[in-house]
Amino acid sequence: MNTFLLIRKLWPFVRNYRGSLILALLLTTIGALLAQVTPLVMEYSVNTVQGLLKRPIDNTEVIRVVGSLVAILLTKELLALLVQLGQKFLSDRIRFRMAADLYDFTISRIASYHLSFFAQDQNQIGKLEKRIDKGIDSLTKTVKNLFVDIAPMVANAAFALVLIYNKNIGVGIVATLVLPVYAYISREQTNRQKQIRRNIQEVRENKANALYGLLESIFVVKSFVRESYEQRRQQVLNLSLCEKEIRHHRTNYWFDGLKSIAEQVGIVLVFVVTIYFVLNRQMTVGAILLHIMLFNNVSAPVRHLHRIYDEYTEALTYAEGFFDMIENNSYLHQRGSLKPTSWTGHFSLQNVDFVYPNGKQALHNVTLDLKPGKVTALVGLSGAGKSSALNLLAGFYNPTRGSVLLDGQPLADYDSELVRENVGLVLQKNHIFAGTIEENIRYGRLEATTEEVIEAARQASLHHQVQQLPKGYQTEARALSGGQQQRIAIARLFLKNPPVLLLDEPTASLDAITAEQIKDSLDAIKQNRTVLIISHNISQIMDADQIYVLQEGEVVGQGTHESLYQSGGLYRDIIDSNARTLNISRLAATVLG
Ligand SMILES: Nc1ncnc2c1ncn2[C@@H]1O[C@H](COP(=O)(O)OP(=O)(O)OP(=O)(O)O)[C@@H](O)[C@H]1O
Repeated sequence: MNTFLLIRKLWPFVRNYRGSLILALLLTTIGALLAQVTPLVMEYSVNTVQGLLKRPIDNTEVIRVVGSLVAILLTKELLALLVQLGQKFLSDRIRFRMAADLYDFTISRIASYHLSFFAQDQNQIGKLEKRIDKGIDSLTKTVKNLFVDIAPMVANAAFALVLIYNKNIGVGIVATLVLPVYAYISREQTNRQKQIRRNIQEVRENKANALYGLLESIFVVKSFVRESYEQRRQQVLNLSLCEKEIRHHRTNYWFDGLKSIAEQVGIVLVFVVTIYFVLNRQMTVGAILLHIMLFNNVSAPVRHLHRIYDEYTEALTYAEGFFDMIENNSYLHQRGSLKPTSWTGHFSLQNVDFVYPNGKQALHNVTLDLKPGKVTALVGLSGAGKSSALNLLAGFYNPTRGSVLLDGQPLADYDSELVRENVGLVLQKNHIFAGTIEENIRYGRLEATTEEVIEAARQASLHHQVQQLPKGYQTEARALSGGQQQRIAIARLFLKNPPVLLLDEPTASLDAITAEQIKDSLDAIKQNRTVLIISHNISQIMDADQIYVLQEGEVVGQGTHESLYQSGGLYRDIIDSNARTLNISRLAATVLG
């Protein structure tokens, strides 16, 4: 990424703060002019004191001269302080407000991306978090550097140089000669650091991701007593980052040393040339002080310029990844224009192949129909592709080949939000947010009343247990058992009350009695809705209006429970195996007597 592109990309975020920027630039000019007052006053002081020394001391004149010099210096310092404060307030305002704007924009973009974006290796949660964090931080720093910091420095250096040239062209040329040397060293420094920086960024992202992974899996780590194994894995990343940071800093120290030498050479040259002119009586003694102080006004900003350039090149490195992330239109849900006021809810997959981003083909030429108002079941062994088919029907992924249709039109032609609003999902792993039970259930319909939340919990056979909790619905939802969390997800679905239900193992991790209660509630809600159910529980499969049998990503059977059983094959094997696992004959003897 180059500077022009970066400014173009940042401009929409900077534009809102144009007023503050203009004010900052105005203060900059005033600040740069004020910075030249001290050297001029010093020159005047030395020359005046020299003049006074040549005459008998007149106390009144001394007090008048010293008093007015002190007054000028104090007033200048006071004004400079006010200008600096103004610049700092403005720069903070621009920086933090812009960071908030960038953050808002990033969240709205990322949240709208297709699931396939998050399935990419480089977009694992920890890595994304680091990229967002570092990206926003370095970009806002850049804006501050570009628009707020650089300007005062350049202005200060420019005014100081103009003054030096005005006093004496020879001294001016000497002072200017140091600048290209300085710029060359800074450029070399940055070029050498570029690759190290990229590596550091990559290792930082990996480290953040690894830490995230460790904390997320701490229960498994502890149960397998893998603390030291995990510690070693973290250590490797940590050491690698550490080494790179040390190398980065060491290189910086060398270059900083070189620049310091260049600066000192500059001071000595200015000093020698000025002394030459003073001895030739072409300048007053005060000029020595004036030139050295003015040269300091030139070199000090240039010294900082490197820090800014350094931060700027770091920002360019992060900006690339950051803008790639937030401008990735290929992952945006294509919001189709179809917004029917009513639909029959006839979903289907037509000759669908589906390959995950990592290259794993989960579905081969799958054709299936979810008949409106009917219950369709998907059966198959673990890994057969059932959840993948559901993900395609929910529009979370796009098929690699073939089409997903709703009422005969490609699903992609519909307004995706409208589709998702009308589809209810209960997945194998239901996410429970940090928050209370009430908040988690209300997620199904944000405007629901407390009574409606309680009614949904009742339908999901959860209300009774919540009542027993000391804090009731205000209990932290993540503190509940797996089965209770599953019922929160089901209560959410009841609250949402959508016409299409996609259920992936809705009663997994529930005890038999609760599973039966939920099944009854689901049976009630299933009436006149389009339902797809995936389950290893045969009681939930047998009642389906139609059943599809999936094997290694292919449909190998279709029909009702009876017809599929009669035709044998995988379905029959699954049912027989279920019956044996349940020890049906003994169960029947015990239950039926
Ligand atoms: N996010 C993913 N990335 C890559 N491959 C995946 C992903 N999710 C699933 N797969 C693979 O796709 C295949 C089908 O998986 P899927 O989850 O659809 O099976 P399933 O029939 O639902 O299994 P189960 O009954 O165990 O839930 C499997 O081989 C699985 O490893």
